[in-house]
Amino acid sequence: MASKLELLPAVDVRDGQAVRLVHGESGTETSYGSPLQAALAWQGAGAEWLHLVDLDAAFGTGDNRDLVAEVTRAMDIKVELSGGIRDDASLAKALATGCTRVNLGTAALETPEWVAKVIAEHGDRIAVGLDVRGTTLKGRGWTRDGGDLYETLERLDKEGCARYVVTDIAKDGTLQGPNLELLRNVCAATDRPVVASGGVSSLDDLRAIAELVPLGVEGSIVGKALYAKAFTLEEALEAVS
Ligand SMILES: O=C(O)c1ccccc1NCC(=O)[C@H](O)[C@H](O)COP(=O)(O)O
Repeated sequence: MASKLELLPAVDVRDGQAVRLVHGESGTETSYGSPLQAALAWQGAGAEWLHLVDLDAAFGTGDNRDLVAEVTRAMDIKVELSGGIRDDASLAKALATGCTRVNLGTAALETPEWVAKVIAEHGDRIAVGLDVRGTTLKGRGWTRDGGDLYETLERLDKEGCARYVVTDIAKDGTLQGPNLELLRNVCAATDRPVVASGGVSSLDDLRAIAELVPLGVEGSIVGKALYAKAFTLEEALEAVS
């Protein structure tokens, strides 16, 4: 088990731009310019990871796959790719970017046999995103109900899933603080590492997530707080070191 919390600054891409959404809802975008520039800025500030999301692929409104591949290839750091990876073709393209791992969401809810197969084939390069409202999972860009969190977690654990990226959609992009209770509950239900996502607003939030490392929280994605300049990435890395 890692002793220090990993931080994954986020670059979410919509229509070729780095954006932030509120509750992951299409139409709530604030634009922050070039995804490559944003990613390079996080790398330059000392990030060891980048969380890179193709929102159009997640929503089914097109894709930014070539751009996402270009950004991934330009990085010297580890990249977690998310958004619309749902079949052999999209998975092959994502893995071919050289990313460290991919994050499957909708596929884990809609095509569980395929997900079990790719977990068996790719092991640690596959994470599953558990994106919830309450304890109901959401797929298709967080727009469609996809079953119960804990039932799905039990199934994925049995299939050998290596790690989970857990997002409370009600918190995502709101700067209202992470859902620590959800993270504790998920850690109690699985022995796999958990990456926290959604709602981080302050260095104290990151310190509170870091206190969950002994329970199984391995990392935290940070989006809006960095773009809103609530703190710098350097300060965040220092706070969890
Ligand atoms: O990750 C996805 O596939 C996704 C799909 C649809 C809407 C949003 C999606 N991801 C958003 C993120 O991963 C955010 O970058 C992350 O939760 C950061 O949240 P915050 O720190 O609250 O800005």
